[in-house]
Amino acid sequence: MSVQKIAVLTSGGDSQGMNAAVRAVVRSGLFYGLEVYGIQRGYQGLLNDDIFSMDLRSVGDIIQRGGTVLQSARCKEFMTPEGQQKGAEILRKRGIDGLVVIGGDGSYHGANKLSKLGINTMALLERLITIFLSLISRSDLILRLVLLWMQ
Ligand SMILES: Nc1ncnc2c1ncn2[C@@H]1O[C@H](COP(=O)(O)OP(=O)(O)OP(=O)(O)O)[C@@H](O)[C@H]1O
Ligand SMILES: O=P(O)(O)OC[C@H]1O[C@](O)(CO)[C@@H](O)[C@@H]1O
Repeated sequence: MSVQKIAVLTSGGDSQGMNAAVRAVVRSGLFYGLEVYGIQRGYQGLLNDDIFSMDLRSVGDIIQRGGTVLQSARCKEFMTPEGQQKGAEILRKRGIDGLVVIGGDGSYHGANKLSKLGINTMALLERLITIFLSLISRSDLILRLVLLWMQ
């Protein structure tokens, strides 16, 4: 059965690019006809069932802002097998069949644990987002230099 409801969370230390990633996940998900949910404060929010429906406007005007509109957290309880089981059950109870995790290595390991419990997960790593953004800003710099040279 294909994925119909997805959720997105940001986890660990907040970083530049997280809002852009959240926006991309929400808008792409909606474009492909999925129901999209946001989870506040990372795995802690998941365990608190702090989950809400997101639409196109939920991520409007955030791409230029630092931090993360979903807020981030570190969660000790989620490090335990019981915590991971609880997280998987909350997602299942809500019928959420895909989870996108935006964070660093630790968050990726957490996503892996959920995946072993049968939840489809995708982890977007901060480091890759940062590299991607730095490539964009460098190409922007090159474009500016070319424009300057043409004048
Ligand atoms: N091995 C693990 N198993 C399950 N969950 C984990 C594991 N490692 C980390 N997590 C979960 O992910 C959260 C964030 O991890 P961590 O604090 O290592 O940040 P990170 O994702 O590596 O980001 P940063 O780069 O900002 O440190 C932890 O608080 C915990 O809830
Ligand atoms: O929702 P997005 O794609 O971030 O765009 C937000 C921008 O679009 C507008 O709503 C209309 O151009 C601006 O006021 C705002 O800065």
